[in-house]
Amino acid sequence: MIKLKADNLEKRFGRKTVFTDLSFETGTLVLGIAGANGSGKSTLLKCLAALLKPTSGSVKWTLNDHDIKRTDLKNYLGFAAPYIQLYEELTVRENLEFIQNVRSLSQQKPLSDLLEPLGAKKLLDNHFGELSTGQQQRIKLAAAIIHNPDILLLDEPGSNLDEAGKNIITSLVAQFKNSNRMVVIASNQQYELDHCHEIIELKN
Ligand SMILES: Nc1ncnc2c1ncn2[C@@H]1O[C@H](COP(=O)(O)OP(=O)(O)OP(=O)(O)O)[C@@H](O)[C@H]1O
Repeated sequence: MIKLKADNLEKRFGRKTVFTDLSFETGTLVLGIAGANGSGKSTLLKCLAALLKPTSGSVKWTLNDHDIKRTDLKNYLGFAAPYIQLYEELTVRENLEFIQNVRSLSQQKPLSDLLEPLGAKKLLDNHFGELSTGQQQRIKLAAAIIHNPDILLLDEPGSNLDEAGKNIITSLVAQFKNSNRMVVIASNQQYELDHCHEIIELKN
């Protein structure tokens, strides 16, 4: 079971304080981070993913009561967000093979099996840069779950997705929940937050 504990988190950029005194502890399977534009949702997600260091305070992830070390977190966590980019000049296949190699995935799932449920199998040989925003988003989701993570962080997962794409997010969230893995969704869209069992609301 995955648990997350944030203790007195503060993040400042220069003189701007994004959040301060933020503490929560949860083992919920679908956690929401809500708040208006600029309230710090993406900043908090990046702190949870150890992509940003908090100014003070700490983030602790545990799996079955064992701490996950900051340096190991990338093996347990997948992250899909508008600001996480893939190589535009490479095909989808080349991008995903690159990630498989960097992650030293020994048992490589065929890429078509990974893309099929995301409705993106036919895009394998397209250059990433020539895809639409919604198609790119599906490939970014594939890249986030390629190593079968225990934790999935999603920043505004439904933006740019059509109805079929939104249904894919719904089934992905259900798949994680049903296998006792955790999803964290940052959004200001109610229909995305409807998936969540617990919500952390950030204030401007
Ligand atoms: N690298 C950075 N340097 C300086 N300020 C930053 C940086 N990243 C974020 N900020 C500021 O931190 C605040 C929170 O930004 P953040 O992107 O986390 O908000 P958000 O809630 O995700 O917004 P949105 O709903 O618009 O995506 C904003 O005022 C933003 O300008």
